[in-house]
Amino acid sequence: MEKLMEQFLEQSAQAEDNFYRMEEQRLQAEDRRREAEHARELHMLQMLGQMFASISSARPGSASALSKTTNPGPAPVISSTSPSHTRVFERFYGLGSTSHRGMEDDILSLVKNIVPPLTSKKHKGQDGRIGIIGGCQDYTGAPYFAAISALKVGADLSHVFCTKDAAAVIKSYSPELIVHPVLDSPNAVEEIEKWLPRLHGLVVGPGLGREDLLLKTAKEVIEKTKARDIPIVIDADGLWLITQQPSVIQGYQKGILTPNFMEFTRLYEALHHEPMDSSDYQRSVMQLSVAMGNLTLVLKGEQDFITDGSKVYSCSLEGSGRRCGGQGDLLSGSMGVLAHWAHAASAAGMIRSVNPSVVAAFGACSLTRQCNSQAFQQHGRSTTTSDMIQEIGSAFKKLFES
Ligand SMILES: NC(=O)C1=CN([C@@H]2O[C@H](COP(=O)(O)OP(=O)(O)OC[C@H]3O[C@@H](n4cnc5c(N)ncnc54)[C@H](OP(=O)(O)O)[C@@H]3O)[C@@H](O)[C@H]2O)[C@@H](O)CC1
Ligand SMILES: Nc1ncnc2c1ncn2[C@@H]1O[C@H](COP(=O)(O)OP(=O)(O)OP(=O)(O)O)[C@@H](O)[C@H]1O
Repeated sequence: MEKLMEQFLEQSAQAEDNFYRMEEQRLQAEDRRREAEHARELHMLQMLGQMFASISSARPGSASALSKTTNPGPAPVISSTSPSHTRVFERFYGLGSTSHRGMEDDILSLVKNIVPPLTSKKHKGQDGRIGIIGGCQDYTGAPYFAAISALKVGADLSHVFCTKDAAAVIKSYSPELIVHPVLDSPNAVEEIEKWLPRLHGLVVGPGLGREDLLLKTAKEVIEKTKARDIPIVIDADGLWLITQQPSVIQGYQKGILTPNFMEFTRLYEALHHEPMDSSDYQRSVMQLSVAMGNLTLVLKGEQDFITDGSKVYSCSLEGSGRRCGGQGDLLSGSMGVLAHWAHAASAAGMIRSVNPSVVAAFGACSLTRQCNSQAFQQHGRSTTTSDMIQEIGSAFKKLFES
């Protein structure tokens, strides 16, 4: 009787295993089917965009015609195959451009292009599953800000990979986040690697700290993520790691670095072995990007300078005078999602003449500044990053959906 019972339990465990395996296969097939469907939809939008673009290029006009003629329908595709469009972009986005307002408007219209439509045909996860590598005993706010911002921008799932002692604290801030207490475990890299096939974007650094062991794990995770061709945003202590070992990310075209002034100075001096020329930030940011293998860089400040080494774009949307800690985490979390959307749109041929990482970076900078401005209007001097996060929905709508 006991043996029969054992056999029965073994068989039912096996049947359960089979069921879950088949279910996993079914979900993966469904994922692939929906992704193909999504790519087809994007392709159709691209063809429509080309129709609109050719109508607008038939008219004598300015760069603004590129974005403004398309309002009634899908936004235009800016194609590198169209020399006149490329020339317009060269002129407006080139280093030393005088028409910043026009430039900002035009690149904002590219950001609008990459935002995936909200339709009832999608399932959970398709608009983005983002991972944050960060969160340790000292810093629990930073990874929370980055992860919740990713969700509020429109990712479907947001994972935080942090140390054991930070996990319960981060979970207690929000039931929306999936929190993995693995960053300081002996097999941290394997634990995180298990999730990589399911992630569309990775943000490394918010609240990571600077312990050697955690930085080593972050480095190995970056290597595994690059091998899977997933967009990576590196911020805060992730930049500390890059300053010590630039080759970890050098030349990775889906990588974006988001240094503040201090982080930028450290990185610049590590690569160029001389102090940077603080009278010309645009030149310095361009030089550093080239030295990093044309990696996309965002130098944050009164104006944000964004470059992939070919041109410098500046984002100077009005924010406020309030500089509370955590704004950079809102920026990097949002950028993780936008980078995924931009590279997906680029793969579908929807943006061609501007680097998708640059489009994503510009979108995230604009959004952060808009949130800062809106939160400041309500809270003034007492504005905090949590107040800014409350504004993400309406700021996003105002900038990218109107
Ligand atoms: N709630 C949380 O959990 C938060 C946690 N956070 C986490 O903290 C960790 C360490 O990050 P970090 O930014 O404090 O370190 P680091 O880059 O060494 O800066 C240190 C010094 O640099 C200077 N400095 C900074 N900016 C400058 C500028 N624009 N221009 C000029 N100088 C500038 C300034 O020097 P001071 O003015 O004090 O002389 C500053 O004291 C990291 O993991 C991050 O994610 C944050 O995200 C916030 C919310
Ligand atoms: N002087 C400024 N005026 C307007 N906006 C600014 C100014 N400085 C920074 N910002 C904006 O604030 C955001 C975060 O930049 P900041 O320099 O605060 O990053 P950080 O130091 O890395 O932040 P964190 O506190 O998260 O570590 C950027 O999007 C940038 O556009």
